[in-house]
Amino acid sequence: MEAKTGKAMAEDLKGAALLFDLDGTLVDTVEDLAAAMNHALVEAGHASVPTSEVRHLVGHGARRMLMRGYVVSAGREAEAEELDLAMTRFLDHYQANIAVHSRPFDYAIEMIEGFLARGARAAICTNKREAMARLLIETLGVSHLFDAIVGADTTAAAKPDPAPVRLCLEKTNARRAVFIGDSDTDIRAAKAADLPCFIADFGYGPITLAAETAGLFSHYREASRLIGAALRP
Ligand SMILES: O=C(O)COP(=O)(O)O
Ligand SMILES: [Mg+2]
Repeated sequence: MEAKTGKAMAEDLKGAALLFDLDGTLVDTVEDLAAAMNHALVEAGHASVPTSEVRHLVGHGARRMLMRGYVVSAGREAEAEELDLAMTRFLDHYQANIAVHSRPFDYAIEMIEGFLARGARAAICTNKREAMARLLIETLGVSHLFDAIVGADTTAAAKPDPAPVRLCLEKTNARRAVFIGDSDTDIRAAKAADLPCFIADFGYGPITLAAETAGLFSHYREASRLIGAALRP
């Protein structure tokens, strides 16, 4: 059998796309999220919440995170005006300190570069606001890897609705795709869009729907094998 030419190898994943959740999946953001949330809570006269607890509050957007953080910190729900003020303080602080500690998880970028070199495309599908997601990805210097960055406010509904997932599929011209996430929200959104979902078990969770995924992984080297097999034509 003839050896494959470089070009044939380079294009074996043409038409395939990798759609990534952001917080807890592609980038370990919890320390910077916790710092911004605690800035807002402390400014309002409340106690800060430990990072180990904040990680369980991520995944449904900043407003939900602050709402839940307020209950943990103040022992009661925030009034609407308190929440609005906390949200403004959170966003100001987060915007100015978005990647102090946040870094991509080990081997995630190398894996994406490898798949892109074979003709695949990548996109981000997050419940962060689009502007925050863009700022984070640009600050980390990896925006050239992604054909689309879709946030909670990009489409009419956020994950677990399939609309943001479908928009990513459109923007990447995908004929086949996989979703990579870290929570039930991702599993639901992927399922609603008919995509296989791989889950990072080191993310922020919660994962109660593991049985409905295509597989869990503990490191991106392992993810690379799983995703490569799933995307093969
Ligand atoms: O809750 C958020 O702000 C975003 O979370 P996600 O990137 O995991 O969707
Ligand atoms: Mg996540």
